[in-house]
Amino acid sequence: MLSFINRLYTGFISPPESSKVDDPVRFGVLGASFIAPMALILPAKSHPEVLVACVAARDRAKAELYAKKHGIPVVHSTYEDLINDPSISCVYIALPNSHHYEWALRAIKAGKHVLLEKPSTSNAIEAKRLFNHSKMKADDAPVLLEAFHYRFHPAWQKFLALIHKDPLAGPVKSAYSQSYLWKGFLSSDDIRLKYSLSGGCTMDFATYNISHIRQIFDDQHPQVESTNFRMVVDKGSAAREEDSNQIDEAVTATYKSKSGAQGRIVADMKTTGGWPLLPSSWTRNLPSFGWPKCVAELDEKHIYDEKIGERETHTVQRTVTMLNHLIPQIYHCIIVEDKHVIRHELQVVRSWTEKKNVKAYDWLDKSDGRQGADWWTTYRYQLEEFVNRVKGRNGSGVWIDRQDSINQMEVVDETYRKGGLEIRPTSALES
Ligand SMILES: NC(=O)C1=CN([C@@H]2O[C@H](COP(=O)(O)OP(=O)(O)OC[C@H]3O[C@@H](n4cnc5c(N)ncnc54)[C@H](OP(=O)(O)O)[C@@H]3O)[C@@H](O)[C@H]2O)C=CC1
Ligand SMILES: O=C1OC[C@@H](O)[C@H](O)[C@H]1O
Repeated sequence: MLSFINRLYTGFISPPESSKVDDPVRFGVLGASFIAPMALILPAKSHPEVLVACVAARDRAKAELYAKKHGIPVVHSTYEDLINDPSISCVYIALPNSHHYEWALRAIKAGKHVLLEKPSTSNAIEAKRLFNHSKMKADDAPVLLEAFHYRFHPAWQKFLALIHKDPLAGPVKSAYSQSYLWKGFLSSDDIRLKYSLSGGCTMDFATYNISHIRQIFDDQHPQVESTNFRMVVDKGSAAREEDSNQIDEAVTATYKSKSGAQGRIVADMKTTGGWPLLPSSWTRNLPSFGWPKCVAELDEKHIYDEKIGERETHTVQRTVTMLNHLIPQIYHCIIVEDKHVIRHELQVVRSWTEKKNVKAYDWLDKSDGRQGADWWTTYRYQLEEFVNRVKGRNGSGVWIDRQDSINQMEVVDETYRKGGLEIRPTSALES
């Protein structure tokens, strides 16, 4: 309990402020967004090589208030002014999804490195234009990272290693991923509920689930088998017809990997019902909570066992479940269940199950340039790797490359198409 409180307090409220090196990486923040304090401003405080130098919002007065609140020294009147500020080398973009492509492209053209919120763009057309831009292929190409923060946390990497790099792990048979946001979390005029801003649950929450399935499968481009949406029904003041026709507030979809593994995602931005102990008729309209959860079920694997007889076999069938991959620094749990079977020819002679709970708040092995602490948030781990790339260092080796982000958007688009919805609108800005 004490370590939980310590991780929560140190990571999210009061990280130790480090003194800065002489030439820190200077960031500009586009938009006075909700997520920037958690995703960049707070993590920067404990990073000796990072300074959040300026912010711009559409309304200067708003930017000034934001800057004051978060201790950002300089305010720019426009986004354009910020990306042209010669004193910064990096831009953090947490704008509506519809604006990601345009501002990332402008920033890259202005010679800046870009930390770009997920999903990287509105669709795969934009993703290809952005990530395959000639500037991105130059020798001195800027760093451009889609901010899938959770991927940088040791817990997610441990989960993947237990599936893909463990002597007891067989081939992946099925993958499941769920994300639930409780009803009431989003207001009716939230950017996620607007088609013109490239909103929708598949773009927002489910983009995580799609990326989970792709990694559990170790298949960049699984096939979408089916998609079912629950569409927005409670139109708010700002809702337009296209929003109710095109905005999914929840999605379930199934996928198949090249090797034949089955995948399923469930994501809901307005979760209700399912309260324990109470009749469902009482709670079906009440907000409810569900852990972010991923499950990988693996096929049986034959393992070497010196203790068994010549005509006997020893197999293991593993299932790995991860709870809370989204905010693992507060608490997470990786449950590994190994079902062992010894057979004499085809006859089962012995079987047993071994279960263990694994945690990874920090890297176990820091010998190869990995940095961390148990209170580091996913965003802090992500910032570490972003800066490592800017400085030309390898760091932990965890990274999301350009093709990965393009493939991710292709699977998002195909998930929409399979369910009969439009892909999100493409920007008129040519590359
Ligand atoms: N990594 C993570 O954990 C999370 C990532 N995200 C991602 O970050 C991005 C921003 O999300 P979030 O911070 O929740 O959103 P907010 O609505 O809080 O912020 C979006 C910002 O976009 C700017 N903006 C520019 N044009 C528009 C417009 N036409 N309508 C509305 N806003 C506009 C606003 O900036 P201004 O201040 O200039 O008015 C606003 O501050 C999204 O892409 C989302 O997917 C979101 C939450 C968590
Ligand atoms: O982490 C998140 O949680 C809430 C979502 O709506 C948001 O966009 C996402 O990144």
